[in-house]
Amino acid sequence: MADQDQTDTWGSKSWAYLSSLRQQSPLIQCITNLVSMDLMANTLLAAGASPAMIHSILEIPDFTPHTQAVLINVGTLTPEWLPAMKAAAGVANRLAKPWVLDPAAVGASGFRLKACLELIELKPTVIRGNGSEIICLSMASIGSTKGADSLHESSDAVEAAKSLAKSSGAIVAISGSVDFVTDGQRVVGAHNGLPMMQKITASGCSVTALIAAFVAVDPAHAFEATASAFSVFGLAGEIGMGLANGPASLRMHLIDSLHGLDRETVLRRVKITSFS
Ligand SMILES: Nc1ncnc2c1ncn2[C@@H]1O[C@H](COP(=O)(O)OP(=O)(O)OP(=O)(O)O)[C@@H](O)[C@H]1O
Ligand SMILES: Cc1ncsc1CCO
Ligand SMILES: [Mg+2]
Repeated sequence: MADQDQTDTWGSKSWAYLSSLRQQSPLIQCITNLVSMDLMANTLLAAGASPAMIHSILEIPDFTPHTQAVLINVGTLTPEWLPAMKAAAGVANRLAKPWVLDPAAVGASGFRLKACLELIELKPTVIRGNGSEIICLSMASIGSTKGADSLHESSDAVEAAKSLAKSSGAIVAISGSVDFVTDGQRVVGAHNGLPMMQKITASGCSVTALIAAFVAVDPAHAFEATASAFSVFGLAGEIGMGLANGPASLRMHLIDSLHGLDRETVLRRVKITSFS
């Protein structure tokens, strides 16, 4: 019964976030990798947000102040892009706007790890990675990774996530079979989603952008917004899979399902539980 009550509460919260997002249509600046741009922009649009994939350092002083949140993803990082990422994070901080870091493939090289550690110094509101990425960041060492995909279960990374949350001050979010969210003390897990979502490249990048959009509508409650975004995205995948034949059609049906999600389905099917 307690579990059911908790699920009901999270269902209502998740619906409140999704409907606020649809009403407010926050502008989300995405400085993201070249693989993810299309799926990420379409995910944000389907959810009700307004995406802008604007990354030139020359445009940040004019544009970033008009956004409601910034998403930074290092998946195809080059030295030319890093100053723009730092500038956008700096503007977000100065104007008290939330910004979210996706440390995609952080374990691939020393360059990428150093860049992510420098970005974390700029106080992201949320850091979202897969299990391997969160473990790499928490240990500040490269290697325990297989490119952009995870070698670890999300549950293997919960202690690393708690420690990273405490040292950085960010909410830390781990995607996987259960998506965990922690502020260093509390831990919740979002159970929606399905394994086939790992076969859509940039599905993780896209859920990070959705987290940025949910946090944009309630920056004071980034923990709750992050867990809700995970569940809503996973639920869209579950519904989409009912119509799909494999990863390519799931990609399409996930976006359609996110666009069509209704209150009754969110209240009934969002599943988020406490692990702390
Ligand atoms: N085993 C699983 N069962 C259910 N859902 C999963 C599973 N693994 C991943 N997911 C879901 O798939 C999505 C992407 O998560 P994943 O951990 O694959 O991200 P990622 O490795 O950062 O992906 P990418 O780098 O391609 O963007 C998330 O919404 C997550 O909840
Ligand atoms: C495949 C891939 N390589 C660098 S970024 C990216 C997208 C998923 O993170
Ligand atoms: Mg990723």
